[in-house]
Amino acid sequence: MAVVGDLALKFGGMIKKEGAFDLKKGVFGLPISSHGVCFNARKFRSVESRIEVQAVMQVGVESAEVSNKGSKNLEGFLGLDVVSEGELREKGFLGLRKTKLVCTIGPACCSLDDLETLAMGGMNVARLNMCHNTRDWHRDVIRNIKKLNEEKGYCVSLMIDTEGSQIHVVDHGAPSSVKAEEGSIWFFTTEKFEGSRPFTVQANYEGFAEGINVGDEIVFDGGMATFEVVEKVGNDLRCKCTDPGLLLPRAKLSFWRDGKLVDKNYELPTLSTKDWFDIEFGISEGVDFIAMSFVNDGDAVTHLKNYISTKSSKSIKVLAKIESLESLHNLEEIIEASDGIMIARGDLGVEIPLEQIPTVQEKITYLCRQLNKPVVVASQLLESMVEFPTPTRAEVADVSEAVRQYADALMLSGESAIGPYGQKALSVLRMTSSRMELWSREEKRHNALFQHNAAASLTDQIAEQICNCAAGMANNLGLDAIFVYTRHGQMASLISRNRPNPPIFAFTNDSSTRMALNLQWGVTPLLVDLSDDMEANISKSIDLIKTKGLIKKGDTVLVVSDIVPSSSSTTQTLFQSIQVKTVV
Ligand SMILES: Nc1ncnc2c1ncn2[C@@H]1O[C@H](COP(=O)(O)OP(=O)(O)O)[C@@H](O)[C@H]1O
Ligand SMILES: C=C(OP(=O)(O)O)C(=O)O
Ligand SMILES: [K+]
Ligand SMILES: [Mg+2]
Repeated sequence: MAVVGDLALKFGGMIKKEGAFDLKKGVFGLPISSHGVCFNARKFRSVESRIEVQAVMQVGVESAEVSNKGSKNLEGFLGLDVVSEGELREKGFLGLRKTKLVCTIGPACCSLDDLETLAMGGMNVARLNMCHNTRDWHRDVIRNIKKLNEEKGYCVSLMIDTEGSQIHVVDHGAPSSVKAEEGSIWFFTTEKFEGSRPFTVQANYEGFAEGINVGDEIVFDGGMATFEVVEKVGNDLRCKCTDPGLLLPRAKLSFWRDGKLVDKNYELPTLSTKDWFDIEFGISEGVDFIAMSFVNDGDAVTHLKNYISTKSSKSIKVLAKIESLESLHNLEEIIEASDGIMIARGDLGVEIPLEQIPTVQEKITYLCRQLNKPVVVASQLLESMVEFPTPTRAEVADVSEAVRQYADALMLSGESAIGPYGQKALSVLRMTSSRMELWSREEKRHNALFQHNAAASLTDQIAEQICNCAAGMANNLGLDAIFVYTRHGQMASLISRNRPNPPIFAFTNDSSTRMALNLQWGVTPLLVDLSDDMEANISKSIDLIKTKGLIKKGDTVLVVSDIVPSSSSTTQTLFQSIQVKTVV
């Protein structure tokens, strides 16, 4: 390799640049041959703890010496899941779906066979909503999914979703719903009773009527039915139905005054006692994600993350669910504090007018990408499929819009948990997202990211700039795939953030990193052994993929790594590189 560019950046309070290469602008200004590009950044800590960064740009015509040698020993050890492998064989690199799919598991899809069919159908993450069913039931599902992963080579991550505290109607079991007629008078109470009483609604929260005045409105499930408070009777309320509709079991109650939400859910703790038990359960079962319902601020997320880090040896990611009015006021701090976001449109639609959901969704999706946190769009994507075998045109348009916005993942709720057409719903998500991804690529609809620096430290900023460059290079050079070597997933995630055209194969030796990356746009995570010898890692993994017949002569791969080799006590070396390899 011939060295053609040199750069030295010195950081001692002020940034000084030397040489022909500007780190911020990236590597595009340089004459890059189509064969080999290598970018190294080294960091030294001097005695006065000044940090000096030296970056060397190398451009050459080296090709990867890829051969089948040693392949016999390596056969079978490619840590690629069976579904991605099949998809890759069938559709090639560019055919790999980028948008990840989450399925809520419920009675309609909980047998080992059902779970395997969902896994085959592209489920990346299985979600268990702890509002429903018993812990034993959830444990069986978790163990079955782990069994499929271990014994059959799937890679399905596990997410539990807390119940959270929310004011809702107590579920008496049957009947499943009651109709409220216009003008009828109903009694809202927290008195506990068995079975159901005519014209009586039992609320779950003792303080539900505190601060509520005569004339205020109570809305069921964001608009299913509306009542006006006509009288306060001790802790209870007498109300008149002003907008008739169905009262469903566990219907959510929201309170309105002069067209504005009276945010009573805010009085309740984000995590209830039951939620803490469910979290203990999730930790002991080794789930990969905990989705936290009704998050109102960043502190609640930080608190849970700190708790998990004292309790769990493996890393468990915390997703904050944006589903309250309050969370929208504290959006940025919540995203910063969390490992990812779920746009929980179900409950969000109870707290804000429905017509605001699309713009709020677009805003959250974009902000998550800027701050480099994965985002899941959830609820009612294919709601009609809970009953019918085909989606409405409007639902397909909604799914496509979330994909066009570059959400990391889409989620099924009742469609998979209780609907008879869960498999079909999953295939609608799969096909609709693949179609929209292809269109966005072909039409070059790049929704460019306003380059907000997600990183704080210099080391992280270097990683971020390298990943931005890598994604740009992969697109501009029309490469087939991006290989990234990462222990904690940071580099893979930063590349994904740029939403590049080629698929990102993330090689990691940490199984929780692999399971977490399952939620990230365009990333196919692989579990491999990684050594400090980066060149050996690279040639070993290319060998492996070639052995499997998944990569062929002439394919070009962009290779990015951030593996930090063990360092001596006085000098720390950070080796980060971008290389383009052509398979020979
Ligand atoms: N583990 C489960 N056991 C039984 N039913 C479930 C389970 N998970 C989900 N469901 C059913 O699927 C529906 C949709 O799921 P979801 O949207 O997650 O819950 P919710 O409607 O409570 O917000 C639920 O209302 C419930 O009827
Ligand atoms: C995903 C959501 O949360 P849950 O299904 O737990 O109510 C939602 O409200 O959209
Ligand atoms: K929940
Ligand atoms: Mg919710």
